[in-house]
Amino acid sequence: MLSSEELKRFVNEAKKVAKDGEVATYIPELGKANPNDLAIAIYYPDGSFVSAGEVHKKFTLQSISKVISLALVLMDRGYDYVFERVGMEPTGDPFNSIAKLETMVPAKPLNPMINAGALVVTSMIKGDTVEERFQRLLNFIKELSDDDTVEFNESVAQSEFETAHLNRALCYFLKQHSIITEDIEQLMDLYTKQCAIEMNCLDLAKIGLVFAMDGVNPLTGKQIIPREIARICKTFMVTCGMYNASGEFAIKVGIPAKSGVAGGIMGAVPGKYGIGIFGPALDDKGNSIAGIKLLHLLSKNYKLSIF
Ligand SMILES: NC(=O)CC[C@H](N)C(=O)O
Repeated sequence: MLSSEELKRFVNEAKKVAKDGEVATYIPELGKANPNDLAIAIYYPDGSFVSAGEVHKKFTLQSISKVISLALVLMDRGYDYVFERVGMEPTGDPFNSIAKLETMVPAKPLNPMINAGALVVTSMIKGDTVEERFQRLLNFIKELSDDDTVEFNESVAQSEFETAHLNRALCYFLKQHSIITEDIEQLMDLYTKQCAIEMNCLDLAKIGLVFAMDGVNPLTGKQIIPREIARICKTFMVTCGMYNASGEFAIKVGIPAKSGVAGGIMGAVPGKYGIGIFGPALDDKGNSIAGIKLLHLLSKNYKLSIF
C-alpha cells in the first residue's frame, strides 16, 4: 500500500502543472474554484484508504455522473433499449460538439460520455416526475459512495440551467429525430441537477472502487451494479472517459477513468482500488491538468496500466 507521504510527494509534483490550466467558466459557478487545489483519495477493497491534499473539499461530478447514469439506465431499461438510442464509438471531438450528430443516420449520439449521448441517457432514467427520477439517481449514488449525506449543489445546477444553450441545442436536434421525446426544459432540469451532485474525493474513490470490483461493494459483498453493466461502464471509461484525450490517456496512464469539468476524475483499477481526484485547473480538452499528471505518476511508478 502507498504511504501518505509518498502520495503527498506525488501531489506536490503534479501540482506544479496546475498553473498551466484554467478552471471552467462556461458554467459561471465553476469559475469560483481555486485552480491550485489538488486532492486524491485511494480506497482499497478492505476498506482502508490513503489520501493527500484538500480531501474534504466538495466538487460537483459534472461528466463523471454520466458513467453512473449509464449504469442506472442499463439496469432500468436493458442493453438493447439503451444502445438503440446511443452508440458505442469514441468521437475524437470535444465533449459538447454537435458536429457528428448531423452526419449520423439515424441521428443517435456516438457514445454516452459526450453531452449529446449523456442527455439521451438521462432522458431514459425511469420515474414519473423529474423529482422522482433525480431521487432514484441520487439514492443510487448514495449507495455507491456509501454516504447518504450526498446532495446536489443548487447554485451550480441553477448556473448551468441558465446558461446551457448548447446542451439545449443538442436536445432539440435529438428531439427532432425522436431520439429524445420528453420536454426539453424538464430534461435540462434533471441533467443539470445530475451534473451538480456534489461530493469529496473520498466518496468518489469509493464509487471508483465499486466499478473496480465489478459492481460489488467489497465491504458488504453486495452486488450494487450487475457485473456485465460494470464491465460496459469501465470499457466506456477507457474508450471515451477523458473525451477526445482518451487515446493518449490510455497510452500514458491506462486506467479506466472518467473526468468532469469541475476538475474531478474517478479511476477504477480493476480488482485493486478506486481513485478519486479533485483538481479544478483544466487542460484544453477539459480534463484536470494536475489530476492527469498525478495519475500518470501513479501509473508509471506502480505499473497500474491495464494494458
Ligand atoms: N465535461 C463535463 O463535465 C460536462 C458536464 C457539464 N454539465 C456540461 O454538460 O457541459
